[in-house]
Amino acid sequence: MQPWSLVVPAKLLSRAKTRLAPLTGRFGDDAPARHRELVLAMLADTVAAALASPAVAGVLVVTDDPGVGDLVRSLGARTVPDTPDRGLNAALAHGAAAARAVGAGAVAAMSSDLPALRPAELTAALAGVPGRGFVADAEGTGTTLLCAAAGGLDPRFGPGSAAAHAAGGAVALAGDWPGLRRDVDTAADLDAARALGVGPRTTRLLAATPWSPG
Ligand SMILES: Nc1nc2c(ncn2[C@@H]2O[C@H](COP(=O)(O)OP(=O)(O)OP(=O)(O)O)[C@@H](O)[C@H]2O)c(=O)[nH]1
Ligand SMILES: C=C(OP(=O)(O)O)C(=O)O
Repeated sequence: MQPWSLVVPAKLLSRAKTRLAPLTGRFGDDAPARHRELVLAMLADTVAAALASPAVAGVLVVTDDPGVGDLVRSLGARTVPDTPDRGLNAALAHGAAAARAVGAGAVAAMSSDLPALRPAELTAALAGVPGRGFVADAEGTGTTLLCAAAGGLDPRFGPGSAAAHAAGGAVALAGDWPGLRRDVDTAADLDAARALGVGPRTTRLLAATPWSPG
């Protein structure tokens, strides 16, 4: 199987994952710190699971956040600066170009919020990419992984991105990959990820903190 370079986006933590605010906001003055810890733990489990896949040659995180950068580099990922204020798809295209500039052939963009990701799921998904492919999220409307074995990535993330990626010629990849499809945007998503089993950093954080809503 050809080695894949994975591009993972992570915006400034102070602006990231605002849909988790109903959960983290319950911590009052500690809310910003709790929010940051949760986003970082999920990102770390996602990046560590990706790096553990034998199909993955490297992970490149597109970020301007120093805390994110320190964490993912400690796990073995590389980082490149963001393209500020140009949005997610510009950041991903920038990351893909940076990966190709250092020799990457096959490039994929993956969500940063997949704490239940299993390395074997990613290995299986990447093995089946016909040219350009994508993995739809658990709801079927979004995208958690967009892959280009060669050529441009053409990222179209955002609301309705599964249909947008299909319209752009990427093939929907079929497989039983619940962790790969379970992105966490809300407290309910976090519960669903917990039911699948999250990685060690998210597990430790959830055990140490009363995160459950209500
Ligand atoms: N580098 C980079 N990452 C981004 C950018 N916009 C979104 N992301 C990341 O892309 C991932 C998916 O984005 P969303 O799920 O929409 O995340 P979000 O904007 O943090 O979440 P909400 O505020 O809840 O909408 C998250 O990891 C974000 O940090 C951007 O402009 N640059
Ligand atoms: C950006 C996307 O999703 P979310 O905002 O749910 O992470 C997407 O699915 O393209």
